[in-house]
Formats: sequence, structure tokens, C-alpha cells
Amino acid sequence: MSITIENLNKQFGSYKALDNINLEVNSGELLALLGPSGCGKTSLLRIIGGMELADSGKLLFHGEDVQQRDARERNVGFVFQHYALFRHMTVFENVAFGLRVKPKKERPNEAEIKRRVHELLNLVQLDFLHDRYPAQLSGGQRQRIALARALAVEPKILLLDEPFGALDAQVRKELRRWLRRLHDELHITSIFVTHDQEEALEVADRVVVMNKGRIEQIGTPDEVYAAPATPFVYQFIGNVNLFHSRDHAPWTEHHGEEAVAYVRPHDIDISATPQDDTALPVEVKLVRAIGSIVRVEVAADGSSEFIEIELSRERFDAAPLASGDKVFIRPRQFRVFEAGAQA
Ligand SMILES: Nc1ncnc2c1ncn2[C@@H]1O[C@H](COP(=O)(O)OP(=O)(O)OP(=O)(O)O)[C@@H](O)[C@H]1O
Repeated sequence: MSITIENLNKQFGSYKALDNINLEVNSGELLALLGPSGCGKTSLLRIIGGMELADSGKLLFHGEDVQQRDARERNVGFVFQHYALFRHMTVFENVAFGLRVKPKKERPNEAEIKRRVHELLNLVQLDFLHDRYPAQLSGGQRQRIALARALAVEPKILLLDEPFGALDAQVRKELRRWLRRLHDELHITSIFVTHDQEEALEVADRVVVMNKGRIEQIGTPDEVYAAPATPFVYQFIGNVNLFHSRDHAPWTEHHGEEAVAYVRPHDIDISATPQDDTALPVEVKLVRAIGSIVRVEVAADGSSEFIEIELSRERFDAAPLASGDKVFIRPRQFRVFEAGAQA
């Protein structure tokens, strides 16, 4: 089921939570809505799910306008950050719930419910917990059950709002991979809200980066990381160094007085001698090895701003550096944004 959103707006009082959103979600894709707190991700998800109404704009499911349909009629499954499992029901009954409350003529018989629930519990690899209560599960297990419950009614669209937000880092990581594999099996059109860039890049087919109610960029994880469209995306996804033209960064030449060059830490070369006449003389301030990379912080003469550089361990070992070394740096890749474009 594809989703089309055209010129969608939503205002809360005088605050514009969604500002002219245009978005096409392809059938069967897993899309991440990524952005800082308050950028409008949840509002957009709630409008798609029918829990909130847009002020203006279009919302189509497979070409059909669904704005007049209530949440139930939209055939959408939800998973939220705070597991909304029923505490007094077993895992089995939680997953069966959506089937049992269907109108009589659509409701499967008891044998069919049993078959479907066990099939779903197997899918999320937790059938062995079917007679437990939510309080007897770990947070990660609860979220997998919440997903099984959302899938029970065979939704055409799955909406996940920070589903792993309340879990610790290790469990989060495992569940992300698990969700990706599950999606590859089921291919339900899914929208996943997160403020965690690593999560979005790892899980999604495409990422929608949002800021202040607007879409800054839509692209594959590779595109948004390697070719950020705006200063905001550069800074929100991954680390970046800013070189201001007023500080005489040679790479901003031919741009205005207020131009800024954006450079990723791993896109900077370090050398004992100037690489060419655009090389910047700097002093090494700090060297720190972190796993397979070495982080080197340098500063230009008379500047208190540190420039962060990442080298592979091999590269560092071939030409080791120490604090106090005078070296030259030059970006291999960068992008200049003009005055007024900054985030
Ligand atoms: N019902 C509401 N009434 C008034 N303001 C609201 C309402 N819902 C959301 N907002 C405001 O709209 C803006 C967008 O909120 P939204 O929840 O969509 O952001 P978000 O990106 O999901 O943030 P978070 O990650 O913190 O949940 C926020 O400034 C929020 O305070």
C-alpha cells in the first residue's frame, strides 16, 4: 500500500507543527522519519494513522483519499514507545485481542484465532512465552509482542513511534536488526519514527530528515549521510567541521564573506608538509584511539576552535602523531553553503 502526502499542514495554536509536507511512501518500503524532538514526526504519524486531522493538504492510501476515514477503517497497525500491552491479559490474549474485537462476520473462529496467534508469536520468535503476563517479560520482549499484536489484524500499513526508545542500547541494537529482517519477510509499508540517526540509517530503506515542521531531505541512508542537502542535515547526521570564510579557510574562496565549508572528520587529510597551497597549518591538540579509528583534534594558529579528524588505525600507524605536532590539513571532500543557509 503506497502513501501520498501533498501540501500537508498542521498548526497547534500559533505553532506550525507541519509546514507544507510532501512525501511519497512506496508500497512495501520501510521509511524512517528522523529529526530532533518537536520537529513534527509524531504529528505526521498520527495524521497518517487517523488519530489527528491535518488542517489542509492531501493524504492518499494507494491513490485513495482517506482523510474522512477514521483510524479503524484505515487498516493501520501501531506500535508505540511505551508498550501498550494489556497487563491483565496473557501474551496470547494480547495478540488475539484485535481478532476478538472484530465485527462478528469478520471474526475468525476460535481454532483460526489460535492458529493465527501462534503463527505470529513464532514470527516474533516468542511463542514459548504465550502464557506469560506482560509484567513477566523484558522490555524488548514486550515490544516484540506489541508488534505481533499490531500485525494480528493484517494491517496494510505499520506505524512505529520510537518503538525501541525506552530500551537500553544493546537491546535496541538487536531489535533494530530483528525489525529489519522481519520487514524483509513481510514487506508491509512501514513508517518508523526516531530521533536516533544511527537507528534510522541502519533500519530504513529511505530516511526523511525533518526539522521545525519541514522536510529537509528525503533519501537513502547513504544519500543523506554522504550528500546532505542542507547544513541542518550535515549537522544532524554524523559529525561535521565548519570552516568559516571570515577565518580565511581557503576552501570557501569565491564564496561570500559569510560562506561556510562543511567537512566530515574522515574527509580530512593530514600531512607533515603542505599538500598544496590550500593546506591549512595546524597544531595537534589531542590524539585518541577509539577501536579501529583514531580521533585527532587540531587547531589553527591563534584559533581556539578544535577541528576533528578521524583516521583509520592503519593510516595513523603509518604516520603517527602526537600532541604538539605542527602539521597541515586539507579536506578531500567538502561542501560550501552560502550565508543564510546555516541551520
Ligand atoms: N496536541 C497538541 N497540542 C499542542 N501542541 C502540540 C500538540 N501535539 C504536538 N504539539 C506540538 O507540535 C510540535 C511537534 O510535535 P511532535 O510530537 O509531532 O514532534 P516530534 O518530532 O514527534 O517530537 P518528539 O520526538 O519529542 O516526540 C511540538 O512543538 C509539540 O509541542
